[in-house]
Amino acid sequence: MATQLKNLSDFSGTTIPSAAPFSFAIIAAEWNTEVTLALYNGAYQALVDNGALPENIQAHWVPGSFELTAAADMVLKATAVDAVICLGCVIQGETRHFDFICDAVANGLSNVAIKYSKPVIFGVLTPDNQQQAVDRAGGKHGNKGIEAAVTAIKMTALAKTLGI
Ligand SMILES: Nc1c(NC[C@H](O)[C@H](O)[C@H](O)CO)[nH]c(=O)[nH]c1=O
Ligand SMILES: CC(=O)[C@@H](O)COP(=O)(O)O
Repeated sequence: MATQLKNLSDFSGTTIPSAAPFSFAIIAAEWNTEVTLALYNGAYQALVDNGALPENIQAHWVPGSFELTAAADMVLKATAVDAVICLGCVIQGETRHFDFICDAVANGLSNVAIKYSKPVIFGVLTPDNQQQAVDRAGGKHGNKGIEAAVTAIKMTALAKTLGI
């Protein structure tokens, strides 16, 4: 398994641009709040640890991961943020609802990023069970929120280099 015995949030030895010039929106889903709050805290702290100014980080909470796409579109339409970090946790249930949510969010966020030519980061856990979620929200496999924040910084730096 790709993540076996790996902390996917270990960026030691890598170069991360300063986030000081950039502005961010973090949008998190309320479903599985104990997980998504850990993702949010990881993302926020990773932004600040890499130089982002607290006043340049806005936060929004939506009911569920399915709403992340619409919220990202609203934020980019209404504000001038450089990047949007979307955080959620969709845990497999008894039906195919999981599949529809995950597919809709993954495809939807990609479309919003292309629509606005802005980084829209997919920081949504899609685990089979609660333990897999906890392991990726500050557990043995790291924190997907940290990974999402670092990705937002790197993609924003790319956009600025390209003059976007
Ligand atoms: N089961 C999970 C959901 N379901 C709710 C949807 O995201 C959405 O809010 C609803 O279908 C109304 O549009 N959301 C999660 O984020 N995680 C889940 O495990
Ligand atoms: C993953 C979900 O959408 C959650 O509502 C559980 O779904 P299910 O009704 O398939 O157990």
